[in-house]
Amino acid sequence: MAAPAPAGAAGSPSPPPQLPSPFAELVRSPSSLEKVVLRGSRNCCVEVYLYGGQVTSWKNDNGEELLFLSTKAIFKPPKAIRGGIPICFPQVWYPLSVMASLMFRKCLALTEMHLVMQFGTHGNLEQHGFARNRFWTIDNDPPPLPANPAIKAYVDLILRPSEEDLKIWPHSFEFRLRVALGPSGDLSLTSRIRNTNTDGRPFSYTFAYHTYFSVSDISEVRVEGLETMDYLDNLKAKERFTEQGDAIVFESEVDKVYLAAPSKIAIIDHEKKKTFVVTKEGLPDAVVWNPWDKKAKAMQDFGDGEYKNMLCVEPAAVEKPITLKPGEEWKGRLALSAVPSSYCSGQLDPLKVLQG
Ligand SMILES: O=P(O)(O)OC[C@H]1O[C@@H](O)[C@H](O)[C@@H](O)[C@@H]1O
Repeated sequence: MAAPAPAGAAGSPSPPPQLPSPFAELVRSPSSLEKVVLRGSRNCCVEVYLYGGQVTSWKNDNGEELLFLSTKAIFKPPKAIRGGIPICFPQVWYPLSVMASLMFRKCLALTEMHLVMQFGTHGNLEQHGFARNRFWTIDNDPPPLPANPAIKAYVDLILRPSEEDLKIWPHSFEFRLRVALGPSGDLSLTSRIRNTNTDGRPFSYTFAYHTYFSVSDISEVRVEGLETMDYLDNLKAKERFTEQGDAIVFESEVDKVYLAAPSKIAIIDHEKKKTFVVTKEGLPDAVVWNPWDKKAKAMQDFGDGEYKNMLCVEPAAVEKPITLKPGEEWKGRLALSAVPSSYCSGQLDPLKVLQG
């Protein structure tokens, strides 16, 4: 489905909208898609495309890229950009057939199945929904959002459904996204989704910040914070298992939804002596995904060997869809920071990072 062209695309070009922050600039990328560049202290920088509302770059004060973006990413709507932080809404995979099989194996209560059916019945809702395949616009006058006054580099984007979208998901909504670069180089995404249905109908959706982290070598990476958690394994028909008791390491394809995961998760890149700290609010679950070699080869917009240098840890609301009545608003926040790992005895102290 072709994404609607950006406002003002045809005919006379609309003047570039003014951005509220002097630390934010709207530029046109070589692919001719527009992106906002947020500049922080020293070389800290974030880029977010209006297409998909997608962050594609987050650099630290050494100018080092912290997110993974495939060298084969396609910057041509309606294809989603492979990498950065795609926004999965109003659905995180979970094709209806899978829901039915979960129901059959009594993995889901009838109520949850009913909720999911509300949008599962719209068939052509593509995998991961459509928010990442649409043009967002800059919102210069968003409702006030309590924020740290020290954060100067930010941009507010908004997505509303087009007539086309309403045919595949018949619900009116306003999805506001604030992308902010903090004074110490941390990155935060705050989503506010409001049900603006005028017919009194609630709607339910699942959601994920599909975050691609850049890592030196996936076999040198550990994830702390998900030990002993229950998860649904996408590679085993979403069957439910319990994670073993110590850090997660990677030796093959992984595609798991950790349920009711802690609010902080640490991704330790041993070789780079760096730890990503992922903090989530309003997002109970976390998807962990690495395609490994076979699936990497099968993806046209992903290099065959690129699985070695990426890991997706995706704060999400998947197991229990979020339901909003008309007028209700949901807020989901992702905060990312990158800290040196070897700051004490050369080893990361997971408790310090996760409880700090
Ligand atoms: O190619 P897409 O639609 O971006 O999805 C990539 C991966 O996204 C992950 O979140 C899913 O758990 C995987 O099953 C999926 O393959």
